[in-house]
Amino acid sequence: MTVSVFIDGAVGTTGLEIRDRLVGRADLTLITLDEARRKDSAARRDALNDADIAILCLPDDAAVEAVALIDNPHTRVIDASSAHRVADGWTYGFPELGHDVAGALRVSNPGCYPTGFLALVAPLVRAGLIPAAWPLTVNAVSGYSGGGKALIERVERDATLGFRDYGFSLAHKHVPEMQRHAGLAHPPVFAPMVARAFRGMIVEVPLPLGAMPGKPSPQAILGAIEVAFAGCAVVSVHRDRPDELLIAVDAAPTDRLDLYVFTNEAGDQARLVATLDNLGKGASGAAVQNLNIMAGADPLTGLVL
Ligand SMILES: NC(=O)C1=CN([C@@H]2O[C@H](COP(=O)(O)OP(=O)(O)OC[C@H]3O[C@@H](n4cnc5c(N)ncnc54)[C@H](OP(=O)(O)O)[C@@H]3O)[C@@H](O)[C@H]2O)C=CC1
Ligand SMILES: CC(=O)N[C@@H](CCC(=O)OP(=O)(O)O)C(=O)O
Repeated sequence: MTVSVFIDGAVGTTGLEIRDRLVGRADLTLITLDEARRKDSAARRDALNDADIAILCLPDDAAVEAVALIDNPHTRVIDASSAHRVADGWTYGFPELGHDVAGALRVSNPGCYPTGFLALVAPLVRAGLIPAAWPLTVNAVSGYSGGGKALIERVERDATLGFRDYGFSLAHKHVPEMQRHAGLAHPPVFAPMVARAFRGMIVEVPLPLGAMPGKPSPQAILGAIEVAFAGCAVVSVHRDRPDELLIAVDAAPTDRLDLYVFTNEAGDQARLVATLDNLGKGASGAAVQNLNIMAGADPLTGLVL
């Protein structure tokens, strides 16, 4: 018995990368719609209801519509969009942080920036090293594929566009899931940026350790993050401290999530840093990982580590 999978939005940036990882798998049967029918609601309704698991790689409004098209109790959903990440009845799809994806009917894939932020911050809030009411900031740089087809076309059309700083309304769609799933009392101040590189991401959370309640030590911070991800194949916590972290303009895809804790000599300041591929653990890799867990397959099948 194979598991039938329909990717709604299969020719978008995220959908294509998921499809590439699933093609050829003997344990899955892919349901596909041709170009003429891929946006046809009736055809999508049939495909969604025929699937054991539907993966939504759509803009938020189309993802909400897709869920409404499902009228049977068995089709399970992995939604890559940000439509359901703090919605009731949905499981947040970050298994390394203890979210129970295996038996879930509705799974919301974490956002790319929140993946790095939550990996760094959630274990520290849980360990009591960051108070829930502490005012956090998060600075991040993404590859331009993070903006989907529209941003890819814009960057590749405009050779003068070297770097993009944005999110100045302080209402980025990823802030609610960062706050909720880290267990914070206040939304973090989020400064997202885009580099002229196709894929890749660096997410950074500065911590003034010496000014925080209890003055947590760098060792305690690193130790809590290590404990949280012990035995996780996708997440690596590094003890080495490279002088720099780079995003290559033509980096190869990866589903890894790498975490670092940089501190000064006095141990009273830290920069927590996560590096990932926005299209890997930030989107497609996480979706495939969740699919594997939901389908009862080896969680690492098809992942690039
Ligand atoms: N890119 C990334 O790094 C990440 C993306 N995501 C999320 O994943 C989702 C997809 O993003 P991404 O792949 O980047 O976006 P893209 O714009 O690259 O792809 C979206 C796809 O959805 C299709 N589509 C739009 N409306 C409909 C509809 N009503 N019915 C069927 N198909 C439709 C589009 O069609 P057409 O080709 O005709 O435009 C396109 O192929 C988004 O919600 C995004 O926020 C999440 C994490 C990271
Ligand atoms: C570089 C860039 O534009 N990134 C997107 C977020 C990536 C994405 O599509 O996010 P979801 O995880 O929410 O689906 C943005 O800032 O809107």
